[in-house]
Amino acid sequence: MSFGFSSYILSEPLLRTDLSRWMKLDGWIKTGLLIRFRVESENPIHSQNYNFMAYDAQFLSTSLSFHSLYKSVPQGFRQSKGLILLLVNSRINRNKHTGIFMEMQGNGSPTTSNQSTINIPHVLTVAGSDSGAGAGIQADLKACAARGVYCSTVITAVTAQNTAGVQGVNVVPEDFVAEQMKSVLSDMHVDVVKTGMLPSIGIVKILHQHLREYPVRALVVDPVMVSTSGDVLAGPSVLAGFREELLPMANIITPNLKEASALLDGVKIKTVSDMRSAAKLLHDKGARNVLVKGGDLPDSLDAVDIFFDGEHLYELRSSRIKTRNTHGTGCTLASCIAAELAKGASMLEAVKVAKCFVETALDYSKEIFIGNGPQGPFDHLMKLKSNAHNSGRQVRFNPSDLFLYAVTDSGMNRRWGHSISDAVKAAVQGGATIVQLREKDIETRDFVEAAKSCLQICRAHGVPLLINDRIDVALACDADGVHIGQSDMPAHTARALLGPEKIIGVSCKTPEQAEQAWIAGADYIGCGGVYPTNTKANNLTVGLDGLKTVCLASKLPVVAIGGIKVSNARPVMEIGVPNLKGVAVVSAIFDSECVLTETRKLHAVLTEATAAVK
Ligand SMILES: Nc1ncnc2c1ncn2[C@@H]1O[C@H](COP(=O)(O)OP(=O)(O)O)[C@@H](O)[C@H]1O
Ligand SMILES: Cc1ncc(COP(=O)(O)O)c(N)n1
Repeated sequence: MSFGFSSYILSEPLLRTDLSRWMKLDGWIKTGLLIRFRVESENPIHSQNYNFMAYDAQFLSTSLSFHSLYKSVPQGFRQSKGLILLLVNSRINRNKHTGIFMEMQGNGSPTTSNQSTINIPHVLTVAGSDSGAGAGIQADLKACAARGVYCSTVITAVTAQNTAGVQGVNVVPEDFVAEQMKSVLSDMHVDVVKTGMLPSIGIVKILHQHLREYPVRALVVDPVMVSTSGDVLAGPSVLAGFREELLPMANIITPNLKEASALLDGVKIKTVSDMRSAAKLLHDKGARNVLVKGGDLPDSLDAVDIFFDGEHLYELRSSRIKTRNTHGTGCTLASCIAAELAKGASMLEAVKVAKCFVETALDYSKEIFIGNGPQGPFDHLMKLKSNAHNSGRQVRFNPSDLFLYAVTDSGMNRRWGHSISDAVKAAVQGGATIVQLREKDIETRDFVEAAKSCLQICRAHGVPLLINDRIDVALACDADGVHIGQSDMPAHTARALLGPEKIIGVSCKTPEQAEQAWIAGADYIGCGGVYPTNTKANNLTVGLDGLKTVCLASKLPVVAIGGIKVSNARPVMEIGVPNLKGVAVVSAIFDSECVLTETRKLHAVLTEATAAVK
């Protein structure tokens, strides 16, 4: 994308949609973003730089990112006159960048406070770096991000590590670990500290001292000693440090079987019953809560962990995901516990959420392939990305898809004895280029089921499937998008819920509504009723003139709707406005015995009319 400047009025919906539209065009939404912007005010004291990280824009979804971006501008500025320069860099393609000036309008003067007052939950992880990014600091950062918590880092060691094992360890000098800790703890409000690889007794002591000097709400100790690949990450001397310095301070300790055994002088832990005893013994050694993790429990069908809070023993079970991608489960689990505690959860709640998160993340990424070694990393954000990855639709909305738009009607299908999916199949086979399920009197469960089977049919023909009004149904079946009316959910809210990839169409009767739809981030508008119709009660007819007026004003592609049939479709296409892309029909094709034949007839008429206009 070349350098380009546009002028925008900084209002929340505008900021969301215009930028998300612009991002979508460039395809950068897939790459991650670093955004810097500057507020320039007449009063130099109020001019400031701001950084905004959307390191994984797909995860945050553009609209949410820009919502936060908007929120990070101090309120006084939002209403004041000034300029924002926004620079967006693509992570993948750093030298591509663009600038946008946003003019802020309003009559308020800038407030003197330019400090954000929102405290967000904060976890500090004190751990080692894993170059393969499956475990260690990198897993902690991703887990906290996935759980919506800020994460700062003190790096204790740098490991050369991949899916085959640990090739090297470079321990960070103790005084420099201390310096990192001081930098973070003296400046930032940390809620919870989580520890991972602590490679020397000296580092354990430094941590202990700093926690005394800067007390935090909770300490989560993952007593990392040996990596899953069998490489030693903390030698036996550290054991004493864990026992004497950290266990008594820890709100929870999360050893795996080997680590629990090492902390208990080599006691054998081979069964769930052994895990129960180990949890109690570790509690006796001073940890307030103990979670003995059973990822490595032999012959176990479930993934079983034992949680002991000093009073009750809980056996926490989840399904054991069959995957090679389990590198970093321990680090992730402990970070998630820390994140939930930082948000204010109770210990049991935090542990349950964390376990569920690990199971879900493993399940979603069970088939990903990263690295050639025996144990791959998983992807903490895969659940959020999965729609984009799994979606059968490869390309974004193409306005020419609006050519013959088939909109279902349950009454008509009932009258002719057609199931929704049979009717949709016939329409698609007859040449429909996009389908909308408009089912007003159907149970939600039946709607989702019907939508899923229609989606299969549409995907097989490369035809997008939209859902009328029901964002929940569209999400539940992963439809390609929605069509909404003026009294349905606002389009910008639908966009925030559906993310940048889905298609959104909005019914509009006036140029003003068309403008609003564009601002809100819609992809197309439907305009009508072009002719009088009985399909929709109390529907104002705009006529061919009204249609033309809206088409000329609309920045979005338009599909004409309302009373259009084989006999009157031609004049619609002949109004000859380039952004009129096609017609949407209900009764013309569905109020008939043979949907396929009627769709074919209409397709032929539209093809002829379009050729004549060209
Ligand atoms: N294949 C799996 N499916 C589901 N959960 C798993 C699987 N493997 C490990 N877990 C869970 O991941 C968490 C970390 O356990 P574990 O792998 O034993 O820790 P570590 O990585 O420290 O060795 C535990 O909650 C455990 O039950
Ligand atoms: C830097 C670092 N910290 C922790 C672990 C443990 O993770 P796992 O038990 O999954 O190997 C690791 N391998 N590397």
